[in-house]
Amino acid sequence: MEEMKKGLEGVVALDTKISYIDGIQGILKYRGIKIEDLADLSYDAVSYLLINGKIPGEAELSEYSRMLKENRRINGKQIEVLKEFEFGTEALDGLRTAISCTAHFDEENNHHTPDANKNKSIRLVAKFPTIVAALHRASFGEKPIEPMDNLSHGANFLYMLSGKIPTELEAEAMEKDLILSAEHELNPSTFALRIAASTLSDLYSAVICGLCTLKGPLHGGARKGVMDMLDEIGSIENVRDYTLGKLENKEKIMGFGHRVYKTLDPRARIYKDVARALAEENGDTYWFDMAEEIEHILYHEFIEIRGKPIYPNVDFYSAVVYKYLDIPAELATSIFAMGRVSGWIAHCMEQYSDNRVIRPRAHTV
Ligand SMILES: CC(=O)SCCNC(=O)CCNC(=O)[C@H](O)C(C)(C)COP(=O)(O)OP(=O)(O)OC[C@H]1O[C@@H](n2cnc3c(N)ncnc32)[C@H](O)[C@@H]1OP(=O)(O)O
Ligand SMILES: O=C([O-])CC(=O)C(=O)O
Repeated sequence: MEEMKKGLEGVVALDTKISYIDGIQGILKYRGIKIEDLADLSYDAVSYLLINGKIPGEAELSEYSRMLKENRRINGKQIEVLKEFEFGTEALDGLRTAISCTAHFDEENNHHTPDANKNKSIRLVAKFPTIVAALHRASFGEKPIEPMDNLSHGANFLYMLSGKIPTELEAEAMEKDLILSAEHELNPSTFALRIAASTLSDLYSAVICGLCTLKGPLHGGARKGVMDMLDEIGSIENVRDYTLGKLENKEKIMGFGHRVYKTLDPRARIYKDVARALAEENGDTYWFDMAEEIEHILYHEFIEIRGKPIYPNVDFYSAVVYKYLDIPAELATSIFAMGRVSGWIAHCMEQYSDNRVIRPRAHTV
């Protein structure tokens, strides 16, 4: 049997057309297009690109957006169920159950035809933000806010969360967040989802596998970890002691390091610009300055201790963006999932289209 690679590091498990990462040079492409060239598009366009394999033409985009808007609403029965959920520090627990519940209300849940999968994928992308916002409001006894059809995917989410129409910059920030979170090759949640899909399980079940795997603090849960860390540090003067203490105790600092990137994650650079712009618009650079100080100290201390630097990953400056958008930490993983669902669906379809059950071996000891 072949040598065991702990954590499957460096193991190539499948072919994909969906995304490409060069971890040495810090390059990320969705469907052959650099992330820097996608960040200014709409989430609808990027979702279409990921799932359908090409940038939509004007008519295709307008039809796709129309279908997403038409499917944003959730039914009254489902709202009643959501009200029963209680979650404390992690909204994803509620989201996981709510998506499972959405499957029960979807007549095509166990239909596996390409048309049924297409319909389900539109419903999933469209309803994720409505469910996340409704769950959040239900957690403090508030009714859900009806989606507003003239707002983009991201802006409508912010509106459904708070009832306020976001500023242009806030709307742009949310849209970029969903785009930057949408896809990342064979990350842990996507791999888990592809394993589920490889057994020919249905789209909802595969997405729930992705959600469950995204939750962990070493993956998507790190975004909440960063938000909690910023609160815990409390002031820029405490950054040095906090980070050095963590390194001395050999504890992980959330939002840093990556299995594939050995340089700055290209998404982190874009998020940093978005966080800076929001800080300036808010006239309050407190969170941004603290984050930059953490980045600076860790970079230099890591070189000192280990002879190589460590860089922020996608979860670091996204957490700062959420701070400026007034998003509570317990929603961070669910919002990550709102973006990632398009990538997950694309991978599910790719797996179905050329399937072989994923079943590696273990080395028995
Ligand atoms: C969306 C995403 O999933 S992005 C990643 C989000 N996760 C985080 O931000 C959590 C913090 N980071 C980590 O735990 C890791 O860097 C991971 C999980 C992202 C990558 O893990 P791996 O490739 O397995 O690297 P591994 O954890 O073995 O790290 C290698 C070494 O660097 C250290 N290291 C890695 N990341 C960090 C960190 N964030 N803080 C402190 N030390 C770190 C490890 O302790 C380890 O040290 P060792 O060789 O003495 O054991
Ligand atoms: O690729 C990974 O391992 C984690 C990651 O950055 C992501 O899922 O966006």
